[in-house]
Formats: sequence, C-alpha cells, structure tokens
Amino acid sequence: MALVAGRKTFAAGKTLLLRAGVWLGAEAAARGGNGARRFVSQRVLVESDVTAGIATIKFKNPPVNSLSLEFLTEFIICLEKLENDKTYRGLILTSDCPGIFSAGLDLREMCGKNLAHYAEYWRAIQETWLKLYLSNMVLVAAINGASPAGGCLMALSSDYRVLADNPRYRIGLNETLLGIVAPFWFKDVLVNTIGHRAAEHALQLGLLFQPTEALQVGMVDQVVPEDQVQSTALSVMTEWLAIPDHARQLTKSMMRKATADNLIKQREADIQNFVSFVSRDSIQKSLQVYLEKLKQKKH
Ligand SMILES: CCCCC/C=C\C/C=C\CCC/C=C/C(=O)SCCNC(=O)CCNC(=O)[C@H](O)C(C)(C)COP(=O)(O)OP(=O)(O)OC[C@H]1O[C@@H](n2cnc3c(N)ncnc32)[C@H](O)[C@@H]1OP(=O)(O)O
Repeated sequence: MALVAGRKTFAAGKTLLLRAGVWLGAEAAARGGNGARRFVSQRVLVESDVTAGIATIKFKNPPVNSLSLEFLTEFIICLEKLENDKTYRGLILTSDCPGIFSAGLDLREMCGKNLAHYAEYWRAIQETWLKLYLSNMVLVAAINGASPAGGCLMALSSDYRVLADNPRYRIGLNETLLGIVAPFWFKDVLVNTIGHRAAEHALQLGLLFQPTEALQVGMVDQVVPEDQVQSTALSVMTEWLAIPDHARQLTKSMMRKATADNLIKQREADIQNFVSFVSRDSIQKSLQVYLEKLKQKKH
C-alpha cells in the first residue's frame, strides 16, 4: 500500500491528504486544556494524553473490527502519525466495539477478488504488522473482546497484553479451522511468545484460548475483570515508561529485529505465496463456507 504523498478517498467521501505519513487533511482534532487530544477518523479513534505521552487507539470498525483494507489504511496512518510525533512514548491498543477486540483479517478481502487485490491486501497486512512489531513506543494491548487470528497477531505484537476475564473473549491463531495456514511470521511471533511446543500444538489445532488458558500458556500477561482492563493497561504503561526510552528501545529492537527481518527480506515472495494460496479454488471454497457458517449462526 502506498503511504506516500497522495490523496485517498474513503467510503464516507472523506478525503485525507497524506504527506510523508503526516495527516494534514479533514481530520477532526481537538485539544483540551488538560493536555488531552482526540483524533477521529472513520474506523480508528485516537485519544491521547499529551502530558503523560500516552495515546490510545480504539478500533472502531463495527460489527467485529475486521481488518479491512480501509481499516488498515487508516490504522497505519494513525500509527505513523503517533510514531513520528515524539510527544508519544506509549500506545494502548483497544476496541471501541463491545465484546470484540478484532475478528482478524477481513474474510471478504480474501474472497472473490482479483489477484491484484489480494496482493494489495497482503502488503497492507505486512505493513501493519511491521509497524506495530517494530514500534519505538511501548505498546500495551487492552484486549476487551474476542481476538482470533489477525486480532491475536495484533495483540501478540504489543509489548504487554491485558485480557478481560470473560470466557467469550477467546484468543489464538485459529487459521487451520478455516482451512488456511498461518503465515510463517504469524507463527514466529507466536513461538516467540509461548514457545515452540505450545505454538506447534496451538497452530495445528487452531486453538482459541479462554482467558485463564491464555494466561496459563503465556499468550497474555494478565487477566483482569472487564471493568479494569483500561486502568490496568494504563498502570502497566506507567511502569514501562519509567524505563529510559533509548535503553528500552534498543533492547526491544535487539529482541525483535531477527523476526521482522525474516519477513522484510522476503516480502515480495511472501505476497506471491499468499496470492497463489488464497486464489486456489479449494481455498476460496473453504473461506466461502466459513463465511456462510458465520452468517447462518444467527438464524
Ligand atoms: C504451504 C503453503 C502455505 C502458504 C501460506 C501463505 C499464506 C497464508 C495464507 C493465508 C493466511 C491468512 C491468515 C488469516 C488470518 C485471519 O485473521 S483470518 C480471519 C479469522 N477470523 C475468524 O475466524 C473470526 C470469525 N468471526 C467470529 O468468530 C465471530 O464473528 C466473532 C469475532 C467471535 C464475533 O462473534 P459475534 O459477535 O457473534 O458476531 P457474528 O459472528 O454474528 O459476526 C457479525 C458479522 O461479522 C461478520 N464477520 C465476522 N468475522 C469476520 C471476518 N473475519 N471477516 C469478515 N466478516 C466477518 C459475520 O459474517 C457477520 O456478518 P453478517 O452480519 O452476517 O453479514
């Protein structure tokens, strides 16, 4: 996806001017007297406390915060904007949709589209992950809902995960249940988090963990009552921000660089792999059946 100087029109007809990742256009931005700022885009809500140097991104792509191309585009712009603004040292990721953190990749982006679309979509997924995983900010995921597949990856790419204690809020890489395969870099992040054996088990079975299980396996760092997720994320953030930035950032980079480089050195091949995999008739069929099942669940 091109994040260069240019103009992008979103579904609501809102036009944004992007220049070197700086959002110049028709974005509502308000600054309160107490150092609080709020940026509103259609699918991503950014609240920030300038004095504390902490921003919160709330996913706002109802009904399930699926990672559509439009959502990813807005998300990357917001992330770049915060990353480039040295005011912000910490970022909390959470959801504005009750009960759902993120349903992961938008299955409609992977079904019935042309090859160029699949390639563009996958590039946006890669870009989002690289930006999250390599962020200089402290990232805390305040997981206030279900978090399968791509939603889980976003949480795993943070530095710390706080999950609401609700058995409906399951988290994991469930790709095999859809008849698809988690890419190697999803796998690498999971292995880095919960270890090789647990990851192998979880990936093959497509396990979605309930909060207590997720804590036990090490997929999240804390499970707290639902009404304490945000306050816990904030107090964890304060703890992490007490560490000098340069030392923490270099350490983070040292721990994560090899995993990120693994994708960076073969991004184009990874896109080609995705495109040829997802465009197979058998995979298209599996995805359509899965989407249909989701739709029929309600009836
Ligand atoms: C050897 C070769 C290897 C090559 C490998 C190369 C490349 C790798 C290839 C592919 C990798 C792809 C990686 C994929 C990652 C993903 O993230 S896939 C997405 C996985 N997500 C899910 O499985 C979640 C599915 N959704 C749910 O389980 C539930 O919807 C829920 C999130 C738990 C919420 O439940 P509930 O509140 O009950 O809401 P509904 O189920 O009723 O859903 C409401 C509407 O939203 C639609 N929807 C749900 N999820 C998605 C989604 N991910 N994308 C698009 N749309 C979604 C759902 O159909 C409902 O729609 P309608 O209202 O009926 O129209």
